[in-house]
Amino acid sequence: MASERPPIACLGAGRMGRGIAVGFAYAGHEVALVDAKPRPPEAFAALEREALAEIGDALRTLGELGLFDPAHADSLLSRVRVVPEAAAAGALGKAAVVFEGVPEILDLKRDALARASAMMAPGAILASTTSTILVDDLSPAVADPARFLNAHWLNPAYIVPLVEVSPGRDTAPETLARLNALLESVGKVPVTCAASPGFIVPRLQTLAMNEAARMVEEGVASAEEIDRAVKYGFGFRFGVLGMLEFIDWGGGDILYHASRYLTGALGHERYRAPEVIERNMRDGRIGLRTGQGFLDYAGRDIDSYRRQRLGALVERLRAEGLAKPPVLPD
Ligand SMILES: NC(=O)C1=CN([C@@H]2O[C@H](COP(=O)(O)OP(=O)(O)OC[C@H]3O[C@@H](n4cnc5c(N)ncnc54)[C@H](O)[C@@H]3O)[C@@H](O)[C@H]2O)C=CC1
Ligand SMILES: O=C(O)[C@@H](O)C(=O)[C@H](O)[C@@H](O)CO
Repeated sequence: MASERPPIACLGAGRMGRGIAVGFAYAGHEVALVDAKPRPPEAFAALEREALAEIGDALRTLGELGLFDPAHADSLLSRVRVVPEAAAAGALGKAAVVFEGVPEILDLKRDALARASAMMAPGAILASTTSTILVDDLSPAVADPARFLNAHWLNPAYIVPLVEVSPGRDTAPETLARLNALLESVGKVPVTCAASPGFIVPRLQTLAMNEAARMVEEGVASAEEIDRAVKYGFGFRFGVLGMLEFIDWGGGDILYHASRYLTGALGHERYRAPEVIERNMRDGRIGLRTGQGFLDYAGRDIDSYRRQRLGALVERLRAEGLAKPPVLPD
C-alpha cells in the first residue's frame, strides 16, 4: 500500500460494511461507507444517521470495555463518512481497498462489483465479503480479476480476528499478499483458503450448528445444556488447540473408531471418517503418540510443547473464573 494507513471503502452500509468500517476506523484509516442503493435524500439521510449511530455506539462500547479512553470515540468515528450511491465514484476512486458487502444474491453482487470495479483507482483491490459465493463465480463481473478476491469476515467483524481470504484462479499473488498485509496491520488474522463452498469456518460450523439443533430436536439435552457443553468443552479446547492438532492430541485412532461407532449407532453417513483418517490409521500416523499426524512433531520438544498448550488452557480456566487452588495438606 502506498500510504501507511490507506483509505478504505465499504460498498453496502449494512451489518458487514459497518462492522468493517469500525475495525478500520479504530486502526486509524479513513473509511468511506458507500451506499450501494440509490435512494431519495431523506432515505439516505436516515441511513446515514443510523449507520453513524451504530458505528459510534460500537466504538464507544469498545472504549467503555477498556480498550481505550471512551473520550476518543468521537474522533475515531469522525474517520467514517457515509456516502450516497450517486457519489460512489469519488469515494471508491480514492480507496486502496474496497470491501463489497451487499446482500448475498449472485446477480446483485455481480452488478455491484462490476460497477464498483469500473470506478476504482488503478492498482486498488476489490474484495467481496460473501459468505458462500465462490470467487470464480464473481470474478467475470469485475474489471480486473487480478485485483479481486473474497475476504470472508466473521460477525462482529471488528471483534473476530479471523478473515478467510480466498483468491480465485485469476487473482494475482501480489493482491493476496497486499490484502493479507493490510488485514494484519489492523490486527486481523487472515487465513488463505481455496475457492471451496463454505470456506473453512462456515463449513465446519454449519455441520456443528445443525448437529446442536438436531440434538435439541431429538431431546438429547436442552438448548441450555448443549450450549454449556459447547462453551465449557467443545469451544474451550478448540480455541487453544485448533481441530486438526486436537485430533493429534487425542489420537487419530480414537476418531477412526468413534466415526465407525457413530455411523452405525446413529445410522447416518455424516459421521463417516474421510479417507485420510483411514489411511493415517493404516500408516500409523495417529498423532503425538507416533510423532506424526496432521502435524509433524519430529524433532520437537514434546514436553515443552505440551506444557505451552496446557498453560494456554489454564489461562482460559482463569479467564472463566474456574481455576481453583488445590486442596493442600493441613
Ligand atoms: N451478517 C453476517 O453475519 C455476515 C454476512 N456476510 C456477508 O456479507 C454480505 C453483506 O451481509 P450483511 O452486511 O449482513 O447484509 P445487510 O443486509 O446488513 O447489508 C446489505 C447492504 O446492501 C444494501 N442493499 C440492499 N439491497 C440492495 C440492492 N438491491 N442493491 C444494492 N445494495 C443493496 C443494503 O441497503 C445494505 O446496506 C453478504 O454477502 C453476507 O453473506 C459475511 C459474514 C457474516
Ligand atoms: O460470522 C459468521 O460465521 C458468518 O460469517 C457466516 O458465514 C454464517 O454464520 C454461516 O457460517 C452460517 O452457516
